Amino acid sequence: MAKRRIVLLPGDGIGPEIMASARAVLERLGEFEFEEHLVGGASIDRYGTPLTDQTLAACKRADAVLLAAVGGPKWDTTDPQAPRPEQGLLRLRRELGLFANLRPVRPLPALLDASPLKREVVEGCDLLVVRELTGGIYFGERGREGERAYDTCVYTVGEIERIARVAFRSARRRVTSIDKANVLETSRLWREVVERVGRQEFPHLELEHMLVDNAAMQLVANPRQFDVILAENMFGDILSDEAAMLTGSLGMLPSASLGEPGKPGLFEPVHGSAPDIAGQGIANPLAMLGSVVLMLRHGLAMADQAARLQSAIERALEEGLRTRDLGGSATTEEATRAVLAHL
Ligand SMILES: NC(=O)C1=CN([C@@H]2O[C@H](COP(=O)(O)OP(=O)(O)OC[C@H]3O[C@@H](n4cnc5c(N)ncnc54)[C@H](O)[C@@H]3O)[C@@H](O)[C@H]2O)C=CC1
Ligand SMILES: CC(C)CC(=O)C(=O)O
Ligand SMILES: [Mg+2]
Repeated sequence: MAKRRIVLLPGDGIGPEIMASARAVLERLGEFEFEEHLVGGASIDRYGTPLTDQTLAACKRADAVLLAAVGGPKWDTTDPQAPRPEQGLLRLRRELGLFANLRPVRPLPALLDASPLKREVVEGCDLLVVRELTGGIYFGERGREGERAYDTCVYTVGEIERIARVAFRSARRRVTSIDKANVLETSRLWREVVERVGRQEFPHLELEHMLVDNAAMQLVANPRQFDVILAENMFGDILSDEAAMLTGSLGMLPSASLGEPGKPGLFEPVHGSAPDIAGQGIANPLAMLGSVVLMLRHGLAMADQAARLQSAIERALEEGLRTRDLGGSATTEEATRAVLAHL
């Protein structure tokens, strides 16, 4: 079989540190063809833009794309004309048609005491956030007019239908659809469409609607009630960082961003570039390695290698591996070696 072609986008901050970890485990797991490109702030510094057309074309040709994180204070600006690292990521998601962002939240037995929540609250929790990724307020028209600034949130029926189907197909028993339908018109359309898709196409599954402010509270009070959480772009972004703490740290949560079948997926940790710890070699690489697991399973159809890596991560944690965010002192390199030791 031809070698799978993976585009690696390390990005900024801790990105290159955790990407080195991902590359080391991939090199142990099989033979891949890697192509590495700049994205985000690193690409702005070199090319003046956060995503070049060449990098985008390489991603479109790839079997899968692995991204670490972009952004950082160096590129923070209030100038609306200046290029921003995050624009590169948003354009990549849009151009690859990656409308479905899957964020599994499954606290591992070894880490039940690492969460700030009580063990009895997180134990047995196994939920999936299905976040719409190419619509909503992150992609609407925005601008400034004198003393005013605006961001617009737009959703179409088609966008809601396709992400709702992803959520229902992923559910074992229940979909909890998140919105703010007591205030927002986009949320009322969201609720109406999700309700119809659920009733007509998935009548065997339970569907529940929950307002986003209540959902934020329920996630820490009783997270076991959730199976699949379906949310639009911004609500899903915010709720999934909160949900990460069920697993012990934001540094644990992986994600898969998927589009139409046959097109390359983008696999990326949920967290950002963590500028506060960048360059210190102490970032937790496990969200990145978890994203490699998702890439092997969903992007490259390499289920055996995915299972081997997941099991190596779990065994390393059972043997006591803890980076600083998990209350330990292991460095990124030590964490990588601990996982490699079980591969
Ligand atoms: N997908 C992406 O590329 C994302 C990029 N960002 C960008 O990242 C930059 C920093 O954003 P923040 O709000 O600080 O969010 P962040 O997710 O980078 O960091 C939040 C907190 O979590 C910690 N953290 C995150 N990942 C960690 C890891 N692997 N190991 C240990 N600790 C970890 C950080 O040290 C920090 O204290 C911004 O420029 C933001 O726009 C933010 C989120 C996602
Ligand atoms: C550019 C942002 C939307 C990145 C982010 O926070 C995310 O996707 O979780
Ligand atoms: Mg986020």
